[in-house]
Amino acid sequence: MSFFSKLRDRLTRSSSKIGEGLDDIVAEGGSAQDVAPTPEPAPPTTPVADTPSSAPAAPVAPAPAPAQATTPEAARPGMLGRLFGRSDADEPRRELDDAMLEDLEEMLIQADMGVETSLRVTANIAEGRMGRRISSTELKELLAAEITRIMTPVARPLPIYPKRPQVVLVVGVNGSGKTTTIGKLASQFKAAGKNVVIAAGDTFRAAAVEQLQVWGKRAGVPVMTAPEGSDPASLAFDAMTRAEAEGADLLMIDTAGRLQNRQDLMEELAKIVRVIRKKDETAPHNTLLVLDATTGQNALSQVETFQKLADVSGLVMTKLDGTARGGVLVALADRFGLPIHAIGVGEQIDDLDAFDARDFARALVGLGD
Ligand SMILES: Nc1nc2c(ncn2[C@@H]2O[C@H](COP(=O)(O)OP(=O)(O)OP(=O)(O)O)[C@@H](O)[C@H]2O)c(=O)[nH]1
Repeated sequence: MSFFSKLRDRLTRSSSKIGEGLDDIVAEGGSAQDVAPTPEPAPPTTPVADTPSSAPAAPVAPAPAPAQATTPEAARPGMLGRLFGRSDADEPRRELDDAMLEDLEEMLIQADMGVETSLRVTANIAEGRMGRRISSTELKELLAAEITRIMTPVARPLPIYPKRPQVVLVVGVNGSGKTTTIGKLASQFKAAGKNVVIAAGDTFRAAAVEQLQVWGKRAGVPVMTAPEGSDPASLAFDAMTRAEAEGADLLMIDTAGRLQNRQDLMEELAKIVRVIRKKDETAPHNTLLVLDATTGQNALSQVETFQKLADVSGLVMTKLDGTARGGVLVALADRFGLPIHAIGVGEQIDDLDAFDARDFARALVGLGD
């Protein structure tokens, strides 16, 4: 199953909220089509910006050749073709007016897209289209194009640098999915031929260490641990020594996520960084913040908090399956512009993949590929 199919199948709670929300908005003030639709003007923005963003030199997807971006854009029917060549001619339409825009804004805010982003997206959809009669399919296409435009610049797989070992510090609150994400990434990198070492840096939580060991065993990746309650920075130093000695490509360091005591956590993270810099002053090369999609708007404040605690370089969002709050990823992209390296849609190894803006946007509004 391609990751897009999986994403579409598992993002259903978010996509029904948005997709059905759009259907309802059009149905509310709509009537069956009695006039030919007014031809659509060229959309204000390019729906899919396939041009490379400001991605680092040689990023690679964390998964070995994920089945993404396999359809060349040129091979897809254009928006006009999709809009008017298909059955949406029979769909109810509603005139795009202020009341409809208000409904749209409200629905997007409720879908966790955030107030500012929702207002901007709605304004862009309205631009040049006031007074037109719009079908639900058309509205979904327009919204997907807007979301794709916002998310394309941040859709950047974890960059792989020639530096060995590349040190990836993984931060996030307890339960956000750090351990699982490290396990999945380590498995995928290992399968792609990379030599990976994991350091179980949350030394205060035996369960987290055990879980990492399970993932390590599954992936055939060594997991370095330290006695419960011992200094995570000392473990990080030992892990760095081992990764260097073994010529590892990647060292992934799990960290604690106790936000209850921010000062302690900040000092703990700072000490880990200080210690690994004794070995390599350019480390860590990535600081991944793992966010749980089910927390909705709270994810925004977690980014702010962790930006103060650590030098966050990119995001991974987990648990997009089973939440109606997937829209928060759009708000995150719009507000912070941090790279989104991967998304998680389940608990298995292959339930994490590189983030694709167009796939996500279409799945989120309930459209097919
Ligand atoms: N449904 C779903 N569950 C996930 C996903 N990612 C992680 N989980 C689950 O979320 C729970 C918490 O994940 P962990 O990886 O243990 O989170 P953590 O941040 O390491 O948390 P601590 O171990 O408490 O520090 C586990 O039961 C995971 O299986 C996902 O994408 N989808």
